[in-house]
Amino acid sequence: MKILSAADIYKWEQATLISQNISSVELMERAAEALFQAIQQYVGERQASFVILCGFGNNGGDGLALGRMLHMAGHIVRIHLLEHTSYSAENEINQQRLHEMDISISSLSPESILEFPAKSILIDALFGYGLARPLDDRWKPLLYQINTASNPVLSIDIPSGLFADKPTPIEAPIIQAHLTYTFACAKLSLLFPKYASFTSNFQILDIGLEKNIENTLSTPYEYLQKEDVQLLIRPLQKFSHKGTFGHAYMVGGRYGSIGAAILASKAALKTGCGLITAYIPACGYTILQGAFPEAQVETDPLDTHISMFPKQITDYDAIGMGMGMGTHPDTEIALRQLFERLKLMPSIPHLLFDADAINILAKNPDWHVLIPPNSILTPHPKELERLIGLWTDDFEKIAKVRDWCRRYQQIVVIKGANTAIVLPNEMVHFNSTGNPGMATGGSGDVLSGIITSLLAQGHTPADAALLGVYLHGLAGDIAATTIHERSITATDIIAHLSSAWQHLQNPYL
Ligand SMILES: NC(=O)C1=CN([C@@H]2O[C@H](COP(=O)(O)OP(=O)(O)OC[C@H]3O[C@@H](n4cnc5c(N)ncnc54)[C@H](O)[C@@H]3O)[C@@H](O)[C@H]2O)[C@H](O)CC1
Ligand SMILES: [K+]
Repeated sequence: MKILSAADIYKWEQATLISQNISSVELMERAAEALFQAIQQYVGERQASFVILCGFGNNGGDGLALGRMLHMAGHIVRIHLLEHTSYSAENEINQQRLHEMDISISSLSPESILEFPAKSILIDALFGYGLARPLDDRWKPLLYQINTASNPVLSIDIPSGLFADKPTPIEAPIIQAHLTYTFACAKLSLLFPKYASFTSNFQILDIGLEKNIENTLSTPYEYLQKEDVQLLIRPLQKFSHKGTFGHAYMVGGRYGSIGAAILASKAALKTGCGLITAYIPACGYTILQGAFPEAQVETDPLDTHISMFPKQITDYDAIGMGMGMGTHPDTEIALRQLFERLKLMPSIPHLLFDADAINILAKNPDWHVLIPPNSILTPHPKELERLIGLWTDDFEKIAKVRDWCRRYQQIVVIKGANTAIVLPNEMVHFNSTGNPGMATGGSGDVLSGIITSLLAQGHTPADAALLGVYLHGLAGDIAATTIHERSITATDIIAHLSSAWQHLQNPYL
């Protein structure tokens, strides 16, 4: 699914009005209907009480129409409308509809002192994507009351005060929503860690905007969902043998962190490659063989860390390296020598660089040109910062990574909530699976194993990165259905990879 700017959503909306021959009030009614259905699901069967805070534009119009529907469904509804000199036409029509039904509207101003009945749900319909500039300090008292109330806050389209597609200063007043119902497509700011406290969760509501028109709007940003990754899966062949599914080579571990190599290797095999060979320092031999009998193991001549890469490293289908590897100068030199060797070869295995492999690359910017094109790097934010330097906000971070990926023709997977996969063509795919419970030691090693496995199975690097990130998050989400998020471990993610494959391949789930 595309992630569009506010300007493009507006264009999409306007073109839909023409192509479907409907009025903007009818579209607003559709949006309110979608909201109403979603909120009915949120509250379940019970009668609930709502306080709806409406602005003077169309976001406020959505709130007014929603209030009417909730009232008609038997809920207790209090509607507050910002006093203003002029309202949007659709907003006025919905005020009129409420008057006709004798549903009262209280006035609201930034100075209002509000009382929220206990257990009522607050609906934030103050500002949507029409926000033209950050809200000024005058709005602080009103937003403070909403943000500090113990009531749940549901935002319509976007938490009021937040720009959809450009940086918002976080010192400006912004609604802290528990859940945002956003129309038609995901918005960039709903995906960025910097705004997580305003947007912890969101749901996309389909309001029937015309698909053909969406196809004409171009954007470098995509929201990666099930239907997108399903297209990337390769069917299993009946006459397969273990060689068919590729041989992954997992390079990592040092004295004290052999577990990272075990996790990555197990995850690789559970993702479906036919064979894995782990290359680790000698101290890990017994540990790895004992913990994971399905793995083949090769060891470095040194006991404690990796000091060389064997000649046969290039014989494998894919290499994943860096997990728990350390940044010993011997390892650093070995990596440099590997790059020199790869340069001379006509064809080489696909490569993934994680953790300490990235740290070594970050320390040596002049090696970036030596990284074989189309390799995958999977940094967490700190590793990314070492690789590309500091950024002031998430928008700049994405811009810098896009630039880096184009320049060096690499794929960067920025790990975190809504992991972003940035491709050499500068497309950015934000993942929709995963949960905070996955921020746990070893989770990244598992991701490296999954992606390397997909590379070994013959997926293109871009497909392997997209499918791998989605599968990893999905396995974590399925794990979270039976294991509390606080208790999820990397091993649990591996244990649920099989269910993730099942889920992904089942059209009815
Ligand atoms: N996506 C869709 O297809 C649909 C969206 N709908 C809803 O419409 C809003 C966008 O409505 P719009 O009228 O363009 O803007 P807002 O309601 O967000 O408010 C604009 C209003 O506020 C003024 N303003 C802007 N910034 C400030 C500021 N810093 N301080 C004070 N006032 C400000 C501005 O001048 C306008 O007057 C979208 O989010 C959806 O909720 C449709 O209902 C259905 C289809
Ligand atoms: K809003």
